[in-house]
Amino acid sequence: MRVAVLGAGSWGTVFAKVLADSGNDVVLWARRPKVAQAIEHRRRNDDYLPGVLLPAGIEATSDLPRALRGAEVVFLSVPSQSLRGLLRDVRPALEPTAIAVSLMKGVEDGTGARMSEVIRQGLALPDDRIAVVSGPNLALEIAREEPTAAVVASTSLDTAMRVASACANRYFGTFMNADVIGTEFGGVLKNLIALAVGIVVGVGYGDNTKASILTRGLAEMSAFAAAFGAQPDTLAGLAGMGDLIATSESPRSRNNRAGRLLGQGYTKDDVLRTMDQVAEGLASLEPVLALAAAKGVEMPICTQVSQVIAGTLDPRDIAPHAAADPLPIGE
Ligand SMILES: NC(=O)c1ccc[n+]([C@@H]2O[C@H](COP(=O)([O-])OP(=O)(O)OC[C@H]3O[C@@H](n4cnc5c(N)ncnc54)[C@H](O)[C@@H]3O)[C@@H](O)[C@H]2O)c1
Ligand SMILES: O=P(O)(O)OC[C@H](O)CO
Repeated sequence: MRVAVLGAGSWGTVFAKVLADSGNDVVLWARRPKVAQAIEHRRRNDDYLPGVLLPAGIEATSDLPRALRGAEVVFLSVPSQSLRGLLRDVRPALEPTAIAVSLMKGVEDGTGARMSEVIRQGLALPDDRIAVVSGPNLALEIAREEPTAAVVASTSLDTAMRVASACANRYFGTFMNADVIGTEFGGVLKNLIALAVGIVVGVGYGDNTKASILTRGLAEMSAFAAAFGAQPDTLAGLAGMGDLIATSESPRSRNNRAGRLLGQGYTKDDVLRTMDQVAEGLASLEPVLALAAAKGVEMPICTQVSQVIAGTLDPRDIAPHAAADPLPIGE
């Protein structure tokens, strides 16, 4: 099948490899021509994936209409805050029956929209032509073909099956569900809890604190997602607990690293200056808290992360319960 991946950062590039290794005819679109040339001619994307040799046969281009020509499935992998702008250019060149798939894990600042919602609006597509992929998927480990699993969600199980089949191979196992809301929110919320885990590690606290934040964080993720219509089971799966463990435990995670720096006393601006890749949690935190407030959902851990970033809470005081309310509550 002819497929396009838009966005040649770490995940877009590795996902293009996954798709090529699954037998597809893959074109990868990079915003910068020099990145496209390095991928096409040297099979490398050194800025994002040093030391990784990509499979022969991935076509790379910075010409968006060329990338979209003939593509039956289009995978989107840019920072969440850039998606809406990119879709304006995608829409006129999209094939009339193409399926669009989000690989992203953020919500849009200002609207709180999930990426599948931004795609539905930006491309005027029906829900049955939209899917999302999520799970414990650290790009560099997948580039090394270390086995992992992901979940593909769409309201149409036919679409989920088509997308999941297109990206399944020996090292990348795909599962399916129809819970787009839970699958997307799992990917968004685990980044926020990974920031909190990073903060306590940065402070120097040990495994009890980490485990308490992880466990209560998962409860917080599940309550939030359920309030927006997700199936609670989804948050116990790959896109919830699975990704929470991977992101919170991995020194390779950008969100975890951002959290560790915050825990060591650096400001958000300091952290952003050190990062040359996106840490989605930093942009999604306030929109998620606004969504939670609108639904009356309490998010004590995410609220404390926001307070650490605002400088109103000492990172050493972050706790798995609301700092202002130490009274016992039901688990
Ligand atoms: N890296 C991972 O391990 C991983 C795994 C799963 C999901 N994701 C998600 O995938 C998404 C992309 O992450 P990434 O890791 O590839 O980020 P990245 O920072 O490595 O790369 C982002 C890419 O988008 C490009 N870009 C930035 N603004 C753009 C714009 N306005 N228009 C077009 N392109 C633009 C950048 O040039 C870069 O190539 C994020 O939502 C992330 O949470 C990442
Ligand atoms: O590096 P992070 O923190 O963006 O995490 C990457 C993936 O989402 C892990 O599944």
